[in-house]
Amino acid sequence: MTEQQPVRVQLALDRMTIQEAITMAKQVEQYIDWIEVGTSLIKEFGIESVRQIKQAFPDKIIVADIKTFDNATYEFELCFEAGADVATVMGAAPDATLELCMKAAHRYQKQTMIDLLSVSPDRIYDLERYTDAVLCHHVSKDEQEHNGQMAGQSQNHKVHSATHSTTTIPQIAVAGGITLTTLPTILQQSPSVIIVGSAITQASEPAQAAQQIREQINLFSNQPSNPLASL
Ligand SMILES: O=C(CO)[C@H](O)[C@H](O)COP(=O)(O)O
Repeated sequence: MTEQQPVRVQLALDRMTIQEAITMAKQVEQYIDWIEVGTSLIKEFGIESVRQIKQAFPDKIIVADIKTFDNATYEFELCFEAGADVATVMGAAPDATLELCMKAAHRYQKQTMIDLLSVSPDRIYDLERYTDAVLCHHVSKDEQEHNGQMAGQSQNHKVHSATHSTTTIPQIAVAGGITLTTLPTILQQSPSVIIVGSAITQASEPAQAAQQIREQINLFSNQPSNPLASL
């Protein structure tokens, strides 16, 4: 019998100052597991944003959403030296970049998250060889705002993971406009990490929004219909 892994909630902090990010995370700290230093924070305030947020939350897993496309060793070492536990690389990056990210993460005993934005199903299948990584199915801000897309509409990862002959497949994260309404569909796809930004950070009561998300995940995890509950 395999023990069911809990679904983790990753709070994405974007388009705010470092201090606002820390204040926001403090409000919802008890309902979340991982804290993402969003790409916008890293672009606006540099790697200092990762350092300060790790200092404020030494016991949380800190994800540096640096979205590396090149200079893998330099960028990943920068993140890990600043205190990140996970750093992100784009799945569309050259294989050399992916390999160097995985090596850097291994050296630091940290983890790589591979962002699957604009990555074909065949490439996703190919990337599933990185069994130590987290594969992040991501609907971008622009696809949300311009096309009305949202996370959970595609089941690509489920189909492809199921075709692997090995049972060792990477953990799955899902991101992109996730709300309390879309959460049940996403949970059916058995993710390990649910990444939520705006639904919490833009809510009038962020703590309440985070609590509701956590409660819905807990409820789902305890349901007999959850495919993982009976394992
Ligand atoms: O990576 C990101 C943006 O590039 C965000 O982490 C992701 O989109 C989650 O935020 P939201 O729930 O607001 O979409």
